[in-house]
Amino acid sequence: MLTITNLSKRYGSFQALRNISFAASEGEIFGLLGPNGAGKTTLLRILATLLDASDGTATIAGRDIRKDPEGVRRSIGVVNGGMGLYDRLTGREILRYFAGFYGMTDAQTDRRIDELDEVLGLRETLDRRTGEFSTGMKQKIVIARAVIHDPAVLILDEAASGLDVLARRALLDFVAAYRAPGKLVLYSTHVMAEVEEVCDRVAIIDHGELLVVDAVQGVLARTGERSLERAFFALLHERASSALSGTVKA
Ligand SMILES: Nc1ncnc2c1ncn2[C@@H]1O[C@H](COP(=O)(O)OP(=O)(O)OP(=O)(O)O)[C@@H](O)[C@H]1O
Repeated sequence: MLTITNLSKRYGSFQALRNISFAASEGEIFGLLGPNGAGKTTLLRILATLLDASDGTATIAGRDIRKDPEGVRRSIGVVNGGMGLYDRLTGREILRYFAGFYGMTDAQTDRRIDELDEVLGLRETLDRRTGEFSTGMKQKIVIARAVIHDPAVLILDEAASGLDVLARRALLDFVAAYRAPGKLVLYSTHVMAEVEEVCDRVAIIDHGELLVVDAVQGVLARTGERSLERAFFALLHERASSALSGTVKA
């Protein structure tokens, strides 16, 4: 469902990603974990075809990000923490507007809205202008907008940041419910508890390098730690120590 091959990104002389390779399968909720500045957003923006890679490539739902960016965009939905809603439009108008980009008619969109209402509880948002929404209501429309075309791959980048406990719960429940044959969720965060709760496997990146790809339990077993947070620190510490000894040796 997702294959990343030797992906690198340079911003000028700064190497933000170095030779990243891993794969994720349908039916998975796959976590992307790393400290601030690790390169998570850069990686997700490349996968979403919003940014060009410097080297390497990736395929999403069988489509190459370089050769078929349009096809990739039709196969993905992205929630990135930004809201970007038009204050004067109602929830339904926004969803119809975005569904139009995917060639969906209003009747098709309304059927999809009914499906999404079952899992997200959209009723109170549909006929009111988004300018009057609470943050939680806005978040529901942002999620519904991302999946209005029923994408195979859902990408979330720090999607829970700034949400209160109820809105965060609704998001995590939605993510868990998206786990299905033919679907993949890529969930990027630096909040360990979110990864522990919803992710099947996780890739940990630091300073643009991939440290490990494993099941959450596998990451704990590798490090001998009981919590993902402690395992995460152990892996970062190990990397920093080996980088330092490499410098000393050189
Ligand atoms: N347009 C840019 N030009 C130069 N450097 C950039 C640019 N965008 C990101 N970077 C740098 O690339 C590195 C990775 O940034 P990125 O936003 O991908 O990290 P992140 O893991 O998402 O971090 P955070 O958790 O803080 O959002 C950082 O050092 C950042 O300063």
